[in-house]
Amino acid sequence: MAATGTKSVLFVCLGNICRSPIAEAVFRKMATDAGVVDKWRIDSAATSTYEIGNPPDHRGQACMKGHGVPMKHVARQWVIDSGATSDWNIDSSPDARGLACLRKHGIETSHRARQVTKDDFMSFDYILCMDENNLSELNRKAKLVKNHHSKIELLGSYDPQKQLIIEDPYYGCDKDFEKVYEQCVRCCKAFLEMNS
Ligand SMILES: N#Cc1ccccc1-c1cc(NCCCN2CCCCC2)c2ccccc2n1
Repeated sequence: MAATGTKSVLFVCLGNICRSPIAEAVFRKMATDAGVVDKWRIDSAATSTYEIGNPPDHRGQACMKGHGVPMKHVARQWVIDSGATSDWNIDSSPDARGLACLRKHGIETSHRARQVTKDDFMSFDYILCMDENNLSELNRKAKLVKNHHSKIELLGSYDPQKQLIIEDPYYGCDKDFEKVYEQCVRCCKAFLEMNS
C-alpha cells in the first residue's frame, strides 16, 4: 500500500518494453499536468522475463517523442511464484539494439536488470494490464499471494470508446504504436478523472 493519501498504479504487459511503459509515461504526464503526480506511485512491469533490463522499444520511444511525452523505464518482470524469481538477467546489460537507438536520439543510459518482489501485489492499489493473456496470467499469479489487495483490471475497461483490448504491437509498425498511444491517452485520462 502506498503512503497514506497516495494512490498507486502498476501498468503491465507481456514484455514491459512496448505497451506498459507507454501507459506509465502517459499517465505520469497527465498526473503531472494535473498537479497531482506527488499523490501517485506509478510504475510498469512485465508478466514475462523476455526483456528484463532492456529500454523501451525504439518505436514506442519515437512515438512518445513525437507527442512530447517523456519516457524513462527499465523493463522489469514481477514473478509471483512460490519459488525464486528468474535470475537469468541479473546485471545483464541492455539489448544492443535498444542502446544504439537511444544513442541515436542522444540519450545515454546505463540500464541494469532489476529483480521484482511479491510486494507488487500487496503494494499497488491498481494493476492495469493490456489484454486477456496479461489478465489471466496476473490472476493466476495473484492466487499465489496471500491477502493481496490490488485491483487487477484491463486498462481498456476505462476506454470511453469501449476498445477493451490494447493489442501487442511487437510485430507491428509505427501505426500500431500510435494506436496503443491513443488508447492509453483515452484510458489514462478516464482512470485519472475517476480517481481524482
Ligand atoms: N511471445 C509472443 C508474442 C506473440 C504474439 C505477438 C507478440 C508476441 C511478442 C513476442 C516478443 N518477443 C519475441 C519472443 C520472445 N521469446 C518467446 C519465447 C521465450 C523466449 C522469448 C515480445 C517481446 C517484448 C514485448 C512483447 C513481445 N510480444
